[in-house]
Order: sequence, then structure tokens, then C-alpha cells
Amino acid sequence: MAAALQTLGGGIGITLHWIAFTPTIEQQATEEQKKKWLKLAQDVAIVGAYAQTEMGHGTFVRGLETTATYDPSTQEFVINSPTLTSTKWWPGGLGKTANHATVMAQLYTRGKCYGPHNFMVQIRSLENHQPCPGVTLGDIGPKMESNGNDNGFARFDHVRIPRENMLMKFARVEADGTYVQPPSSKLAYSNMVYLRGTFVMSAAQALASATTIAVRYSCVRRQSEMKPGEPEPQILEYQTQQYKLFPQLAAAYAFWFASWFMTQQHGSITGSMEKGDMSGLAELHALSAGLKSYTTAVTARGIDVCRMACGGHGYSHASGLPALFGGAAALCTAEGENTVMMLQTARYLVKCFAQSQAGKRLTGTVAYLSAVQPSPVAGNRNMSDLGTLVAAFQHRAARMVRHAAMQMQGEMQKGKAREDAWNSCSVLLIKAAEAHVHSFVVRNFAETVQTVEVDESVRAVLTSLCQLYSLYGITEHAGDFLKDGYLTGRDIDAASSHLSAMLARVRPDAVALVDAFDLHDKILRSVLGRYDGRVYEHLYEWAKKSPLNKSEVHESYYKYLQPFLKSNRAKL
Ligand SMILES: CCCCCCCC/C=C\CCCCCCC/C=C/C(=O)SCCNC(=O)CCNC(=O)[C@H](O)C(C)(C)COP(=O)(O)OP(=O)(O)OC[C@H]1O[C@@H](n2cnc3c(N)ncnc32)[C@H](O)[C@@H]1OP(=O)(O)O
Ligand SMILES: Cc1cc2nc3c(=O)[nH]c(=O)nc-3n(C[C@H](O)[C@H](O)[C@H](O)COP(=O)(O)OP(=O)(O)OC[C@H]3O[C@@H](n4cnc5c(N)ncnc54)[C@H](O)[C@@H]3O)c2cc1C
Repeated sequence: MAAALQTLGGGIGITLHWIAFTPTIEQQATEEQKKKWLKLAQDVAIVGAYAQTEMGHGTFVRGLETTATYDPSTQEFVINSPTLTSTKWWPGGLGKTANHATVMAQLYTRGKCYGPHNFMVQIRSLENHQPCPGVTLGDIGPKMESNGNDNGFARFDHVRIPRENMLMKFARVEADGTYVQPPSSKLAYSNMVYLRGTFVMSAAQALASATTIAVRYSCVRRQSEMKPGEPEPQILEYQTQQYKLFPQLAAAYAFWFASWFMTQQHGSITGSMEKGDMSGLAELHALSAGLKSYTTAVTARGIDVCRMACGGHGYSHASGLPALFGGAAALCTAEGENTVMMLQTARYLVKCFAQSQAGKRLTGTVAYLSAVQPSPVAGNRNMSDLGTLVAAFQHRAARMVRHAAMQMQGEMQKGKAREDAWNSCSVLLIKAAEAHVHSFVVRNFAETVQTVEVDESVRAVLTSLCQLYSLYGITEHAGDFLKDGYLTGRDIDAASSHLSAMLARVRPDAVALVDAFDLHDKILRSVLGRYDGRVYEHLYEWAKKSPLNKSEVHESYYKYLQPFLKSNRAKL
């Protein structure tokens, strides 16, 4: 992902060619269609965009307005943007770079609408890169970050494409206009599930980058007096600095391991789906949606914590942290806005809870929902034992899922329609889904550190990091654990003091833990996070290159300041 994010230069970007356009061909094209487009895409003989979102709709895919109407007389689809709000808006590379796009449009044949499907549309000439007839293209303008990418807009004025340009691996339209149903209408969304899964690794990499920068800088930066008369200490010696950075460092490892699981799950479930077994699709969707939402949100917040922990220099673009924050913030919205994605996970959890109540044994990432006892067993727990910590997170999640589901049932028993009951419980549902994903991340972290093939000394450090991540989660969400008495106030106090011990335990290995991400300076793009630690010399060199320093007296002096000063002096 990091390589793909390197744009070819300001103003153009082929990130989405690699992470969305090409995978869509791989996942949704027939073998015949792959022969026609896949190698062209892989060799960058064509450059593509994934054109789904419109000015008026991004989340609600079934509400997209672009149409693809089949004309049996010519065996073509007519792609059209019927309204202003149907203008494709946001797709990366669409503005100036791409000459092809997979366009998500409402499929009409024989007068009936069959919902959103993907279509391959050439949008620019391969000769002179001018827009094709009927296609209007442009860039949507400056954004919070990633301005090297030309996120663009596209309008289609009855653009005709061959029937064969409908990506027909799952659904098909025959020459006479007959629509052939796919095994699941959601298979048209498969690229989104894939991309959400990759966002978990992007989040891990982004948080790894930010913690690398902040931890290294916190060993270079010396500030204040811990004891009168003593030399200024490294700011990483302050417990508050450790409390800011080490939970983010632990989360980076936790998300890195979660992305391993996500990748393995995606491969195994899509492998089964290739053989016609769709049973894993719902779990894959719920897991990818929840993990994407959770990891990107924690990462964006965590990067800003790292930025603030670096003081003024953290606020400079020299640190690389503002750009990293802007990119991570995009991950919270792109590929399924986080709230909506977490609600999708909540929808799956409510369904699984009902099945469990009906006596079905649950499996996969929700198995714990039927295994966890509702009645809390309070008592002095060993808050340094990973098994105890995992059980606490699973109990919390099970309790919150049960509570949200029962609240919804209660609303419906009062006569509310299911949709109204859902909406009036959606804050509870979101919190329950977040607790579920959090418990998965903790369990997966614990299982990984206990089984990964590493030297025992490394396992000891990773175990401390996993304890730190879990204890931080318990102390930050103490109310959830205390609510039904599953944990007591004494347990929470024990968790806090053990967390302090873990901060001190991780301190000696902090630099080694960030060096282990092996992020080259060229990827980090941060003066503060340089591997050689020579921050101050390079900060000065970086500043001297600022465009404002090209002249000793900037032209704005003569245009604005000089006359302003003169007129003010004349009044004295
Ligand atoms: C070291 C280097 C550092 C690296 C740093 C990196 C930092 C980042 C830097 C830069 C980043 C810049 C940005 C990166 C690139 C961005 C790329 C973005 C691309 C895009 O955004 S593409 C467009 C994405 N759009 C979406 O995701 C739309 C979201 N909406 C939907 O998916 C759907 O509309 C929906 C799921 C919300 C609702 O769908 P629908 O109405 O059809 O379904 P429901 O009625 O809710 O549910 C019915 C039923 O269907 C099931 N369902 C839904 N979706 C799926 C699915 N995908 N798969 C399987 N099943 C699905 C749902 O569960 C229901 O099932 P049940 O009825 O309950 O059984
Ligand atoms: C950097 C970047 C790159 C992008 N790249 C692409 C791309 O390459 N291709 C592409 O097709 N798109 C792309 N997008 C668009 C992206 O997919 C959409 O922005 C995203 O899906 C959110 O949709 P929206 O913008 O319409 O927001 P909306 O859906 O309008 O969301 C606005 C608010 O409404 C809330 N909301 C919406 N629905 C619900 C609901 N059911 N329940 C509760 N709250 C709800 C949301 O939570 C959110 O807070 C990109 C976006 C960004 C920022």
C-alpha cells in the first residue's frame, strides 16, 4: 500500500488504479474479460479509477443515480448521469490521470432495475488523453490532504459501451437483455470488502509510522528539569510521554497482527466462495467493516496524539505527522464511512445474538457471544494474565451486544417498527460493535504473541506490549467493565498500577520496537523520525528550503507591508 501511495508526481495519482480498479477486474470480471483488461491494467498500459461514489451518494450504494440501460438492438449499455447529484465525485485518479474507469451504475434491462453493477468505461483517448465523446471530467479541487491525488468528477451523457463491458463474473445480461441473477447481490460489493481489509494494514502502517517518528524524536528531544540541577532528560523519560505513545505503539502491533488475520480470512473465505460456498460472506463483511472502522478511527486519533507529543515541531510538515494524520483521516471516510461500517457490524451481531438465543451454536469471531456467562463472577482477578484480560473484553462485548439487542426488542415490543427501533438504539449498537471489534483485536493480539515463532526474549516484549494494550483499554473504558460487577474497583486499580509497570517495562525496548517496523526514512518522510537522529541540523536545512526563503525580503513587503508601514508612520 505504501508503494502504491507514492504518486507519480503532483496532480496525478494511480493509487486507486492499484488498490481498487485492478482488484475490481480481478474479482468481478469473467475469465474472458480478464484476458482483455487485466494484463493491460497490471502492466499500466491503461490507467483506471474506481468510479462508484457520486456527488449525492457515497454511503447508500443502492441510492446511486448513474444508469446503465441495456439496448438489445445494438447489444450495448447506455451509461448516463441523469442529474447533477449523479455526477461521479471523489474517485481517485478520475480527474486527470485515468483513461478507464469501473463505473458503478443502476442496471436497467427490459424496463426493470436490477440495482448497482460494475461497468468498464473508457473515459479518455489512448491517443491524446482527451475525454471520450459524452464524457465530462475534472478534478474536485483541494482537499485536507493527499493533494497529489487527482480525486475527480465525471459525467456521462448517454455514453454507449458494448454489452461485454459489464463485469459479468457474478451477474450477467444476455444478448437479448435477459438478466441472470448472481449467487448474492452483494458480490458486486466484493471489491469494497477487499479494500476495507487492506485498510487495516494501512492503519497499522500509519500508526507504526507515527509512533516511529514520535518515539525516536522523544529520545532526541531533551526538555525541562526532572530534578533541580540535573541535565534536561529525554522527554520519553516522562511517564506522561510514555502514557501517550506506548498505547499507540501497542495498537500499531495489535492492528498489524489483526491485518494478518484479516488477510488470511479474506483469502480463505473468498476461496470457498470461488467453489460456490457463500456461507462465510456475512462474517467477512462484518469483520472487514468493523476492523476497518475501528482501526482507522483509533489510528487517526493516535497519530494526532503522537503529533501533540512532539510539541511545535510535531505541528511542522517537517515532522511528517500532519500529512500522516490527513491520510489516516481519509481512511475513516473512504471505503465506507466509519459509522456506517460499524453499524453493519452491529447488524451482524444482533442477528448472531438472536440465533444464539434460539439455541444455535455460534462460530468464528462471534463464538464467544454464546459462551460468555451473563452473570458476572466478581473477585480478585490476576490483571496481568492475558487470559483474564481477553475474557474481560469478551464479557464486556457480550454484555453490550445483549443490552443493545434487548433494548431494540423492547422498543419493538412497545410497537415501534424494526427500522425505528434500530435507529433509536443505534448509539448503543455502535458502542456494542466497537466493544466486539476491540475484544477481537485483544484476543487476536494475545493469540499471536503466544504462538508467533520468535525468540523467547522477543515473545516476552510482545507479551508486555499486549498486556499494555489490554490494560490501557480496560482503564480507558473502566465503566463498561464495572457496570455489571464483572470487574471491581480493586480490579481497575490493579489494572492501572500494572499499566504503569508496563510503561516502565516497555521503555528500554521502545526504540527497538519502532525500528522493528523497518520504515525507511524515504517512507517516513520525517525530519523528527530520522533513523540517524540528526534532527536539528536537518530541521534547519529543511526550513531553509522553504519557498519563502528564496529571497531575503519577500515581494509581499514591497506590495503590502511597506506602503502600510509608511502610511502608519505618516500619521505619527
Ligand atoms: C508506511 C506507509 C504509511 C501508509 C499510511 C497510509 C495513510 C493513508 C494515506 C492516504 C489515504 C488516502 C485514501 C486512500 C484511498 C481511498 C480509496 C477509497 C475508495 C472508495 O471510497 S470506493 C467507494 C467506497 N464506498 C463504500 O464503501 C460504500 C459504503 N456503502 C455500502 O457498502 C453499502 O451501501 C452498505 C453496506 C452501507 C449498505 O448496503 P445495502 O443497503 O445494500 O445493504 P443493507 O440493506 O444495509 O444490508 C442488506 C444485507 O446485505 C449485507 N451486506 C451489505 N454489504 C455487504 C457486503 N459488502 N458483503 C456482504 N454482505 C453485505 C448486510 O450485512 C445485510 O445482510 P443481512 O440482511 O443482515 O443478512
Ligand atoms: C480521500 C478519499 C478518497 C476517495 N476515493 C474514492 C474512490 O476512489 N472511489 C469512490 O467511488 N469513492 C471514493 N471516495 C468517496 C468515499 O467512498 C465516500 O466519501 C464515503 O463512502 C462516504 O460517503 P459520503 O461521502 O456520501 O458521506 P455520507 O454517506 O453522506 O456520510 C455523511 C454522514 O452521514 C452519516 N450517515 C450516512 N448514512 C448513515 C446511516 N445509514 N446511518 C447513520 N449515519 C449515516 C455518515 O455516518 C456520515 O457521518 C473517497 C473519499 C475520500 C475522502
